[in-house]
Amino acid sequence: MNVTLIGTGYVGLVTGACFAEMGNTVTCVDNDPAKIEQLRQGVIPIYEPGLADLVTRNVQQERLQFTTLLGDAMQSADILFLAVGTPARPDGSADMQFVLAVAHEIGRHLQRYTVVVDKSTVPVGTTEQVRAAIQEELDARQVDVPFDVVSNPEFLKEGVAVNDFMSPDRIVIGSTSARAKEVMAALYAPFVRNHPRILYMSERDAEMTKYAANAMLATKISFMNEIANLCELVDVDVEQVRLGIGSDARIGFHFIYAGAGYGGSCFPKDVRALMHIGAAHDYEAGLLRSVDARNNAQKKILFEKIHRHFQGELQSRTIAVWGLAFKPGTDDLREAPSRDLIEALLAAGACVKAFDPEAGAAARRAFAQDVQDSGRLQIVEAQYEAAIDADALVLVTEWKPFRHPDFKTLHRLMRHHAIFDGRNQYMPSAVRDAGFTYAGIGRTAS
Ligand SMILES: NC(=O)c1ccc[n+]([C@@H]2O[C@H](COP(=O)([O-])OP(=O)(O)OC[C@H]3O[C@@H](n4cnc5c(N)ncnc54)[C@H](O)[C@@H]3O)[C@@H](O)[C@H]2O)c1
Ligand SMILES: O=c1ccn([C@@H]2O[C@H](COP(=O)(O)OP(=O)(O)O[C@H]3O[C@H](CO)[C@@H](O)[C@H](O)[C@H]3O)[C@@H](O)[C@H]2O)c(=O)[nH]1
Repeated sequence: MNVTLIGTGYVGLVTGACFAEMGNTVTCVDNDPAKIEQLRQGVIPIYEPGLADLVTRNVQQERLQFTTLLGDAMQSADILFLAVGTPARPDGSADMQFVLAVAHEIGRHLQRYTVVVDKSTVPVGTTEQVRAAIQEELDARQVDVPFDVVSNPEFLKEGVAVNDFMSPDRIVIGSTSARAKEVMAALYAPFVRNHPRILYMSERDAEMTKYAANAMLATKISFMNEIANLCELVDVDVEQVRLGIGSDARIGFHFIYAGAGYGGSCFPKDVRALMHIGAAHDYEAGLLRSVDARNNAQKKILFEKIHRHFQGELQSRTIAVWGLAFKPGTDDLREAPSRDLIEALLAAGACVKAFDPEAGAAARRAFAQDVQDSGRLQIVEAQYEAAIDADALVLVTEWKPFRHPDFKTLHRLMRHHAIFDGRNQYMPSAVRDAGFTYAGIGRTAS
């Protein structure tokens, strides 16, 4: 099939590369000419394990190409996927301007029957708005071209996106059109050969399913963070509690890791978008508001622990930070807890030396130039370099090389010996035996 992806970001590029790998002819479109030029030169703009090889191979085999020209790409497309951003507006609602701009552009170029698929995460009713926007342009052109609009939300996780896309738990297809469902079933057939995992539902059901999935996962995390904070008050280790409750099949082990809060481009924005949908219908989504509030407070917890440890005196302190990306396996810093921590440390007068295996360059772009010029934030090139002369080490993102550090080397390099473990990766007793003070999230005091 000829597939066109509109929006070549985390979702669009992974989706395009995976469809190409299954033998389809794929064109990825983006209105950012610099991004398209990079991709044409073989430079992958994001770090996502396995993606570079997949893109290179499919480009070489002429199944994958890149362009800024949607009209040209649409000439041969059987299916068009919208994978543009739906960022939060200041009031928390999802900003639909990119989705609707693309819908109008599609309407201006549509020539023959095409299935238009929304893969972006969007409020309930967007599929109908996309259909109306395309029809408006067709009416303006005074042409009658048949098309269908389908909701097909994406559930991949960054850091394991290729694997998630290739082996999905389920594929949600929101459509009432038999013709569109047939096209979608054929496209996804190679991904569900071993057992049927396509769920058909209405467009609106599909749109809500995506928000509900993210809100449920975010709720599990905020719940566990709440329990962790209660554990600390009564000298209980949340890691034992996690094992104890996770082994109940009704609860399960996934997404119950307490930590420094959830980040990324999805959970924070999607929880707020769902709250906003409630507000627009005079419904106060109090549970979701608490999930969001707990997460905002949780992102401050590491700073509060460090501040307390140094009795409020951070001006002469250097803090080493391991991990900048919002999770391991990505260079994405959107809503990353590291940013809240570093901003608070710098505001309190501390110096920060940070290291991330993949997000260093993105972090240099993310932190304002004056912050970097101040010399109080250094983003260093090596894991142990961050610890030299540091007063404390903070683990924010649990990349594998951080999980089993050489505590002896750390002890030798650091001038004061405190470890703050924002992802509960270390055995408190092992860290203490190595001569450090230890503070995790929801761990016992001794
Ligand atoms: N990142 C994830 O892990 C993930 C997973 C599932 C769903 N989603 C959802 O998928 C959507 C895309 O997310 P993302 O993280 O890939 O976003 P992104 O910001 O990485 O990429 C969006 C791309 O769209 C391009 N774009 C914007 N307007 C355009 C236009 N008019 N024509 C062509 N290109 C245009 C931008 O230049 C950008 O490259 C969002 O709705 C998000 O909530 C994201
Ligand atoms: O037990 C846990 C699990 C995750 N996290 C944090 O939660 C955030 C999000 O992690 P994850 O869900 O693994 O990554 P995302 O790429 O944001 O993926 C989520 O958001 C995507 C975009 O909508 C969805 O497609 C995915 O299904 C959904 O998991 C990260 O900051 C993690 O550190 C925790 O704190 N505790």
